[in-house]
Amino acid sequence: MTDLEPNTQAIAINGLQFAYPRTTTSVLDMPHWRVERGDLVFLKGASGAGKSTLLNLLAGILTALPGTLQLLGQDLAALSSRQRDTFRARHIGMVFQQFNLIPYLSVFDNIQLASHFAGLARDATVIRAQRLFEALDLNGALLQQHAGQLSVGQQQRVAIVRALINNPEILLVDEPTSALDADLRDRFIQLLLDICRQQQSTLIFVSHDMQLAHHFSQVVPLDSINRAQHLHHVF
Ligand SMILES: Nc1ncnc2c1ncn2[C@@H]1O[C@H](COP(=O)(O)OP(=O)(O)OP(=O)(O)O)[C@@H](O)[C@H]1O
Repeated sequence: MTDLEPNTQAIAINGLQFAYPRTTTSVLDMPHWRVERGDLVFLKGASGAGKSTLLNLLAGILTALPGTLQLLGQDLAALSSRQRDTFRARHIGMVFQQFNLIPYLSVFDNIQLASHFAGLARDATVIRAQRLFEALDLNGALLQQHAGQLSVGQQQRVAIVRALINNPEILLVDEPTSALDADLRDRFIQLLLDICRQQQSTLIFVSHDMQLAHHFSQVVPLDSINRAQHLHHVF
């Protein structure tokens, strides 16, 4: 893996197409999409439009052909799967719908798993975790509890801490707020956006809930960057 160029876009997609194995229709057909570093993007689309698929491509969990997908100037397809894992650990934070915390490990151990893969020392992890806990209104005592004992709202914020522990340039969030009531949801989004601004992280926040869109400076309908959906609507 070569060193990253500093002045590249966060995301640059050209001519990207993706269909799931053993299917004939493309879920994504994206001629061109650019996201600048530090952009805070609300990506909206109906259920089944391909939002999670796009996040999985951006995270390097799925790979697409033809086309190119560059993150921070790095073409993901040019990396081996092990190099993609390393790239993801160092540069990308992810919060998926199920949070994916390991229930029988403590909250701190869940967070440390992520920092370990990126080579962050334990002491630095403790300090960063405490800062992020404060920023997200989380009680530090939770660090020693089993992740399985947390409320849904707490799990969501811990998943965010885990995603941010390595100070990733890009944070991918898949609609984590549906389980929360409206006040908590708004507060959560505001805290999340504050942290991203402070860390100068690029945020791709995926949802079909338009009530959240006003928090973001950029709202991108998936239909506007994905031709596959246009075809879908026409026929
Ligand atoms: N593993 C898979 N194999 C085949 N088709 C799939 C697979 N996963 C998703 N799809 C299909 O790809 C399309 C896009 O799915 P995706 O999960 O990306 O949509 P989404 O916009 O995230 O939906 P939602 O808002 O409901 O989570 C859907 O038609 C879905 O049925």
